[in-house]
Amino acid sequence: MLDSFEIITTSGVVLWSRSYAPVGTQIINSLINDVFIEEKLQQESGAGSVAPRYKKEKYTLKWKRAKDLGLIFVAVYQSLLHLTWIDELLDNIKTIFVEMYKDQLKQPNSRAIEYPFDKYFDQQVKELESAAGTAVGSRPSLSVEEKKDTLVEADNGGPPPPPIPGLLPAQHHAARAAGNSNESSPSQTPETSRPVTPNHILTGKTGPGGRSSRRARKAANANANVSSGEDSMKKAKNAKSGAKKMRKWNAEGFADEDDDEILDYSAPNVNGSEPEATATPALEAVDQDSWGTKTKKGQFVLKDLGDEVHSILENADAAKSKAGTSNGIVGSSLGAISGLFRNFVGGKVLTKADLEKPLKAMEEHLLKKNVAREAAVRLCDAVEQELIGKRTGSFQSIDAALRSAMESSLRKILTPTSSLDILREIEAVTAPSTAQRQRRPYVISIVGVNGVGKSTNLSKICFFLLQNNYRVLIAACDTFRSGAVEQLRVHARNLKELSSRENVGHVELYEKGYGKDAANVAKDAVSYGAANEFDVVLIDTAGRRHNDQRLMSSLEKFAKFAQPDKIFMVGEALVGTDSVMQARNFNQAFGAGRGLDGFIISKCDTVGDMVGTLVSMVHATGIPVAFLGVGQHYGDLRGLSVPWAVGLLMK
Ligand SMILES: Nc1nc2c(ncn2[C@@H]2O[C@H](COP(=O)(O)OP(=O)(O)OP(=O)(O)O)[C@@H](O)[C@H]2O)c(=O)[nH]1
Repeated sequence: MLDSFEIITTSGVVLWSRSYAPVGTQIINSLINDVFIEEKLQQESGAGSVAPRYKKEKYTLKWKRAKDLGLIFVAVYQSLLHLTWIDELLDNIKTIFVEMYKDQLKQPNSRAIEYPFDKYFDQQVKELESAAGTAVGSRPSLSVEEKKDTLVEADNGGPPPPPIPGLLPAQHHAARAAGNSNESSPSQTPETSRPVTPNHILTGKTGPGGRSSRRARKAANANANVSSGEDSMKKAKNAKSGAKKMRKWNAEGFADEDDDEILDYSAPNVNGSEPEATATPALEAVDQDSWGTKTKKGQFVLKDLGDEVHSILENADAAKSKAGTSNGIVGSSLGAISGLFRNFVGGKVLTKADLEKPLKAMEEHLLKKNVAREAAVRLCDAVEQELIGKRTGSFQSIDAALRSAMESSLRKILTPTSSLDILREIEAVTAPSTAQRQRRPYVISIVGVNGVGKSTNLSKICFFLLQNNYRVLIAACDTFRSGAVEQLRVHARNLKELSSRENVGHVELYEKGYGKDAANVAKDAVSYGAANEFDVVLIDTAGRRHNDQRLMSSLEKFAKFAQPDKIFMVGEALVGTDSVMQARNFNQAFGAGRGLDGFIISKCDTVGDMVGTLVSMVHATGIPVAFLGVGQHYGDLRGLSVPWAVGLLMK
């Protein structure tokens, strides 16, 4: 889903905008500031027609410029999504807008003029979403010339415009006026209520046989042929029976033509009404192999972060050190420890004094890996206790003894003491033979402080469960933050599309808007899930500061009402010292006898080898890590590999 589109001047005046979801003003402001004013960020200039890109918070911004007019066309969407048609949208909108309004834009008061553009824009979005989603790879994309021609074809009584420019008649006049006349006395009001068209142009004819109308007709016919071709292809496909195939995407980002699904989820918008805020974009399929494997029993299990994520993190590392932002850590700080006692080799009985300096260096090393001080100190204390009085092995350096002791401590901490096999647990509750089957679905709730990635990782878990063919109900229980329900609605739509495309599982959203008591909504969602035979209910909750007594205390009621089988807390990999208090406070918030069941450590892809948060949270609570978030796509969820984590921490 596109979140917003703005046409702004290089001095920051918004000439026209379309918003589908609330986007803070700081997002566009940052783009203007960082890229255009201070030029402090290197623009990622795309090759050819690929638009440059800028990322801010959870958004990706792509833009095109009309330099001679001092305009910037900016599309804003969530980085989580792959919108394959944004570059084309930017190109088309730039062409159409400039063509329509170039004369007004050159006037001295151009900043104060209104630019009625909504319908043109909506038509383009609808067309491009539809083209990408319905696999019309062969739909002829009009050249810039053709687009211009169809704009001036308006008033000649010719055929209706082809779908790509898709302009309403009054707006064609406006376009023509903008392109052909210097007069400015308006006489006709387009539906958007702003008069922009000079009178005589409205009646001016180029004649039905004119060059522009011929071109427009040709384009219209071409499109008509495509749709009839599609129809017959669909009919042929419908006649065939057989299993639904996974949608494939070609190199240009269009869905493979050999596909019979229509993925146009945008509102028809025939009356020029606002498209639904939740219109689903064309989504890229996620290759199962990239994030999990199928077991012999047919279960889809997540990959853990072994070699694959190593490479993600190494890339992040490489990028960081290239940008000189690796927090000053160059190479491994363990080298310093080695240096301190390289001379002691074999058979040495270790004393407190021997270990003092090396352990200090080890503590520093752990801090640099983002382990909270409290955890680092305790770990070193425990290792000290273990090593004092021990004799190093023959030919074993103190370095090796310390490393080995610390590695085994870390391994012990990170290895869960009980199984966290969610799929097995869900299976146990949902198997048809289970008596509990009648009772309720398996309930997972996600908690955490604001902005850590609760909704995103809930959606990833949902996607994972869908791969296992479960019926999943997402419950929108953040009834507090404006925009939270809409955000989840978009995820639910996307997931629905991906799952129906792959013919796996089923997902629905349970929402009751804002202002309601979250515990009640959660309870009702679980009842709804039970009544409608959902296997799993995933409950999203409002983000809350872990030291906000009032908000934290409501979690007790929440747990009592929703009775979750699992409560997972999302913690950011980059959070640092605060992780300990976050973990403790959330763990204690659900009342006597009820704590957290696991952590989801999000944004692991952003920290390189500084994965110490894993250790801090687990160390503070004894609660295991259930999942790792490693990116902003639905397939970016992994299980924890303890050797991988220990390896990075001891690097
Ligand atoms: N790089 C990266 N970004 C992530 C990951 N998980 C979440 N994010 C991003 O983190 C930002 C916040 O994610 P949300 O899911 O909205 O966070 P939230 O906790 O639900 O936010 P609130 O509801 O406001 O408390 C978004 O930009 C996500 O795309 C991850 O594993 N890696």
